[in-house]
Amino acid sequence: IPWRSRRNLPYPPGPPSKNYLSKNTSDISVPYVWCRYSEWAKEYGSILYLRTFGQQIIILDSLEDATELLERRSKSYSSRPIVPMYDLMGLMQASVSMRLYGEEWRKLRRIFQQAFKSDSSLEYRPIQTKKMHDLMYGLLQTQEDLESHVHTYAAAIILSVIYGYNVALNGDPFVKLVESTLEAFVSAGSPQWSVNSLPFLRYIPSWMPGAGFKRYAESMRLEFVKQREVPFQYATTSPAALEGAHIPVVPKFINSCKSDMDIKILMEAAGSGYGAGVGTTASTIMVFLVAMVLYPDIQKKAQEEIDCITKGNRLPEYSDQIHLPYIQAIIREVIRWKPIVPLGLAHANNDDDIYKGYFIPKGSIIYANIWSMTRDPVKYKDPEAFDPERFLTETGDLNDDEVTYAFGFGRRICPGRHLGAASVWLAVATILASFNVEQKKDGSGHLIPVGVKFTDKGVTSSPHGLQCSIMPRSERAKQIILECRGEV
Ligand code: HEM
Repeated sequence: IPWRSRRNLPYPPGPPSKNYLSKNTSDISVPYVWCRYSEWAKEYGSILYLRTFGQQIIILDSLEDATELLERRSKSYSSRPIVPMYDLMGLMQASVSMRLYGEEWRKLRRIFQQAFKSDSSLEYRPIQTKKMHDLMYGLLQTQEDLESHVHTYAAAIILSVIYGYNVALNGDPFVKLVESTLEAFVSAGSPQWSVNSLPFLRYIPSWMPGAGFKRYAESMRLEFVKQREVPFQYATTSPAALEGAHIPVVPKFINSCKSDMDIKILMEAAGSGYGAGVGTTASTIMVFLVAMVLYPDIQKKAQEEIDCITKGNRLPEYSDQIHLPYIQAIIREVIRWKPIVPLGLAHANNDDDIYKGYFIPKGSIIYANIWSMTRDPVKYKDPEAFDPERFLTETGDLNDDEVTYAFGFGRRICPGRHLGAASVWLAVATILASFNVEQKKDGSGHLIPVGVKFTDKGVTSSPHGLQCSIMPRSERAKQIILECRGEV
């Protein structure tokens, strides 16, 4: 944009910097920062501009603005900001979700697109079903550590689909390997790391006092390399991966690799699936469990819908999906009620732009405040309440609101959403068919507090510490699970 035409155009409004710059750094890492952004949007307008040391942040509070900039103008708005901590960990050149917009990202995205587009994702349903049976069996064995059961389910699907690897139900070495980096992956983008707000800090030598972040980043960089290489090696050499009924993503795509660079890209695409796909799927299922404990009437209604179809004699299957609108409405409400990536992933724009009379400088860090969109009072009455009915028409059919915006925008929209949504659907329908999820009682029959906390580490917000009882609905329900596993 020529200097002349942007002259006199203001930046979008925003709070004075003293409201968000703390004493030492440009720290805007207040808890649940998306709520703060949302309050500011009410005060200053739906496009917010925050200026911190050397960084300009734009926050889009409404779906309309996010759709216009991140989708319709996505040619300019599809890059990612350079986050020093990710860069030091080597992730800016090793993870689809961090890559800057460009040729490498396009190649990576193409692999994802082919492997996980809507109809390709259908291929993975037998794997999802098998892993669901494992989850059900696990829940029959022990209700302790529910989070770990759910996490294993999500990890088992991704590792099998991508690498053809079958996880052990407890303490699997591959799961441990990839988990070792997950915390770093999720939190590296956070302003809790001073270097993210003061990028020049990255140049201080690692041995210096105060450079602990550099030593940490280096150790994580090596872990990330191992995490990509070890499962990849397995997928390309192990007979178990190469000779199963399903050909996993890595062996399937390796034949079209023509150079070492192509192999590196495939390894990166494969590795990105785990980091981006496991925690998100598992957290969504955990939010569903929280909702079921808090809203027993909704749970009962959902169970009745499923019983009508299965007659209590089998587990629900994917082919039942279209006959179960209430289950689908519950899932949409889970995604809306507690969006697990409340600010999405930051986009960055490669060009200056003008929007609604404001100047948007290139290189801005752009967040879509998904959390705020899920609280749109016009669309969602009483937004804090968990109410699946808001996604149903008067005749009980699903309406058009699929809450797709919770999966991001434009060219960067989550490429794993079909796989993720199918894993979540199966978990939700099967748990409802087989178990009652209720508030736990102590020895003397008193209700134990639900105890759940939503963390806000880095870019995700996920529920932890849920205390609940999850018991088979009947002897028959238990027997069906055992039959599916071939145990009876
Ligand atoms: C089920 C719950 C899931 C949710 C809520 C979710 C949400 C998101 C969001 C909000 C983004 C950012 C999009 C943007 O920048 O505008 C994203 C990106 C991404 N997701 Fe997901 N996701 C889920 C599951 C998955 C799964 C199962 C996979 C892998 C198979 C996956 C792989 C990715 C990748 C690779 C990216 C980065 C895309 C890019 O930068 O081009 N996600 N996801």
